Amino acid sequence: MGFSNLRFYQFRNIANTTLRLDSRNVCFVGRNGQGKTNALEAIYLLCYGSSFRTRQDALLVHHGSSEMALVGTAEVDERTLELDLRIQNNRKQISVDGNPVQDRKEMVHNIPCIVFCHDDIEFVSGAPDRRRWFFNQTMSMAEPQYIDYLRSYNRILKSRNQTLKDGRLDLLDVYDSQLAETGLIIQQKRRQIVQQFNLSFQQLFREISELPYEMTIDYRCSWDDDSTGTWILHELRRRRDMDLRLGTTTSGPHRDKLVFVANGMDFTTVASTGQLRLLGLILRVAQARYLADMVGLRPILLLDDVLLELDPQRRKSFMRFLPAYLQAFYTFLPDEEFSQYISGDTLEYRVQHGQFELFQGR
Ligand SMILES: Nc1ncnc2c1ncn2[C@@H]1O[C@H](COP(=O)(O)OP(=O)(O)OP(=O)(O)O)[C@@H](O)[C@H]1O
Repeated sequence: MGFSNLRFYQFRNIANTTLRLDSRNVCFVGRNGQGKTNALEAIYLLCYGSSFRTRQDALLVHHGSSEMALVGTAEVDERTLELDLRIQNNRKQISVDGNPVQDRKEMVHNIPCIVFCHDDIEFVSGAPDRRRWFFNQTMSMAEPQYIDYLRSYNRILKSRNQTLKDGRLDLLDVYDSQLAETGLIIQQKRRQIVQQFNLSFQQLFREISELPYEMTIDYRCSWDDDSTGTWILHELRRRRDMDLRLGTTTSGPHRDKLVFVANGMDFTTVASTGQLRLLGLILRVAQARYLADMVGLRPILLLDDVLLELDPQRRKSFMRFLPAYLQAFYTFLPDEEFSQYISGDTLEYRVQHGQFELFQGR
């Protein structure tokens, strides 16, 4: 069933209220800037404890207020979860079933949740770090231990960079071996996930886009493809002078590249904006399917204004290839033709100035 209700208190522009959400499909319909995406963000926050739009918690609190709260009940896999997230005096506190969450990592497997939005195009045509981010996210959702590897890699990298800036040559050997050890694990995990991901991604791309391309995601790791710890140490030492000169570490997983290769070409150099956007959405479909397979739970889908930017044929295939989901939340503009997404038990809310009204006109 997913979420059955959600209480909003001083959250963004949404009026203090409790919404019933007890349907497999829920639509939020309203003009621009009324609070539809804010509602999707609230669901995501309760699933993962963080927003998909911002890392600044202060932005979540209603302007002029010093506190906010979101409280929801969700049924997942025959369990009922009471989720509570609040911010008071700039401190965020999260609890699940009354138990405080110490680390958001604990929430990763409670309710898998995938968001589809305009910004997904960034994973395709944005800077390389956006693609790394996407695969880090996918990997972390499937295997929370990966979060520990990433955190520890980033910590070591930061210390090594500081050491380079300070010119502390005596410490570099220690950081090099730590970086090599953790970086190698990340590289292996990335190679694995890209390989597995490609299996369904290639087929999804073919079926949804109907473009005459053989598409693959090519993982180009910064260190040698089948590097060993010894090779990496040698490489770090070889680059040491340059790293010292630049005051930064110039090789390692933080420099990895992921390239969409279509018929041997980098797809981003030949694709139209519409095709790039579609590829971004296909990536999310592949992510949702991958996650459903790995975690064994049906995900919650948040579809923010994405369907109507696809042509009718693409829209149909897109919907057909979504994984079996627990619950889906859609946003639509009022004048869009969205009735085909509404079935007998769909909850349809009209959203205006942060007020949500259940529409019972159909
Ligand atoms: N902390 C906040 N306090 C009060 N209002 C806020 C806060 N953060 C955002 N808003 C308001 O929320 C509105 C944006 O809502 P939202 O992003 O949900 O739009 P939307 O309905 O999804 O529209 P669109 O279709 O344009 O994306 C804006 O009017 C913005 O000023």
